[in-house]
Amino acid sequence: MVTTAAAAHKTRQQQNRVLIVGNYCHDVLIQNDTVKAESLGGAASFISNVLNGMSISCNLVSKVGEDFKYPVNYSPVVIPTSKTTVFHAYFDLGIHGNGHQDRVLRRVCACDSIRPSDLPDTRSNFGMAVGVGGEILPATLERMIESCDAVFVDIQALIRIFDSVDGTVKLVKLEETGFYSLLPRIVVLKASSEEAAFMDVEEVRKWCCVVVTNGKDGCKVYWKDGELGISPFLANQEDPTGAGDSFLGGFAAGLVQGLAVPDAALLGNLFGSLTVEQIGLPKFDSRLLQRVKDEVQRRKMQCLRCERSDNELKFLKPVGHEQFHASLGAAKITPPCSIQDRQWNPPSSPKKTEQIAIPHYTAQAKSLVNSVYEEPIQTVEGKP
Ligand SMILES: Nc1ncnc2c1ncn2[C@@H]1O[C@H](COP(=O)(O)OP(=O)(O)O)[C@@H](O)[C@H]1O
Ligand SMILES: O=P([O-])([O-])O[C@@H]1[C@@H](O)[C@H](O)[C@@H](O)[C@H](O)[C@@H]1O
Repeated sequence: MVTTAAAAHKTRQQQNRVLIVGNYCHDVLIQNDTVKAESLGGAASFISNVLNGMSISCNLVSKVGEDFKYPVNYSPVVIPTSKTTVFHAYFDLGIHGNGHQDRVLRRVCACDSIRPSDLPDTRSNFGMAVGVGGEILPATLERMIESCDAVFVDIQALIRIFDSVDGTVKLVKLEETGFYSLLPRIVVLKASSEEAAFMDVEEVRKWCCVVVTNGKDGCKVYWKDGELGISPFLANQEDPTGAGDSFLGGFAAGLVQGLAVPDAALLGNLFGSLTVEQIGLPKFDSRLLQRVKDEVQRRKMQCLRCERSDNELKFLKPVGHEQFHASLGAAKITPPCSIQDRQWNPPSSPKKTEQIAIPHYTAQAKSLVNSVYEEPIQTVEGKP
């Protein structure tokens, strides 16, 4: 028999969750007509990899076919009548060149869409709409908005279309999609600089926080009446695949743990930079992860001490932001442990995740970015 206390604990556990929605896929990386690597792909896999690394519990909804060939922490729904989504990524202009602008993506197989009825009945604190192959429908995003306190969206889930002959990924204008009217109800929209050209940032920033990532140059956060650039971390790029996904995973991990937006974006930049240093889905060194978790804890304590309830001061970097950047950078460059010591979370035995206190965002979702700020930042012309 389940006791009331146990039931309450279970409910808390169910509620303190990040819900990731998007299909896993098979990635094939091709250069000069040669297959260079094959890997588990899909934004959902990169994001859950980061959240697991940061010991944040999540729930994942993904669909694959019976041909799905990778072991994963979160079992997908297997659709007997469908094949797993497959992407071919062509890097013929040079993998070390100009980041994603050198990459031509082709969706050569598409698994089923994720429908509202595929989502769990339980509420989640954070929802992440992170499709890659057009699997998220407007109705699915709407259902996520209804059942999550705050929803983060990767624009690639909304604006991709696929050539009917060879599956080449093309982008359409955000305002031409069925998702546009939902934007005022989401909290964060993340786009790469290439994707940002397909939306009117000046318009969308009035409704939600817009984060535009820019490869080795870091990212920029836009809000209604302010914007701020967030410094990158140095990286030796091997493969840009998944950088944007890992960025979003790190950003979400920061917000989930109560960091202010500029600090959370630093965590996003850190995980983006770690991801480009490896081919395919990255394996994070366990000691590096511990150092990053320690820095995040320290930062949380520091910000608690200097917290102000002054909601007028939005979009200002918290005191000590630059120091936090330096500390994370140091955590990254501290010599890694030996290869034998490297810990890859074995997908078949999920790492135990700790329960963390996630702020309740239902009422305050839109004040997510009104945290502790001090340094003034550039504001938009003509705005306060
Ligand atoms: N070469 C790089 N060096 C350091 N950081 C990088 C590099 N490439 C990407 N990143 C980090 O990853 C984030 C996402 O990368 P980006 O290429 O903009 O996204 P996407 O993969 O969606 O195109 C960047 O904002 C940055 O923080
Ligand atoms: O590199 P990135 O843009 O962050 O994200 C990638 C997607 O664009 C791609 O469709 C998918 O096959 C990769 O596994 C990865 O999810």
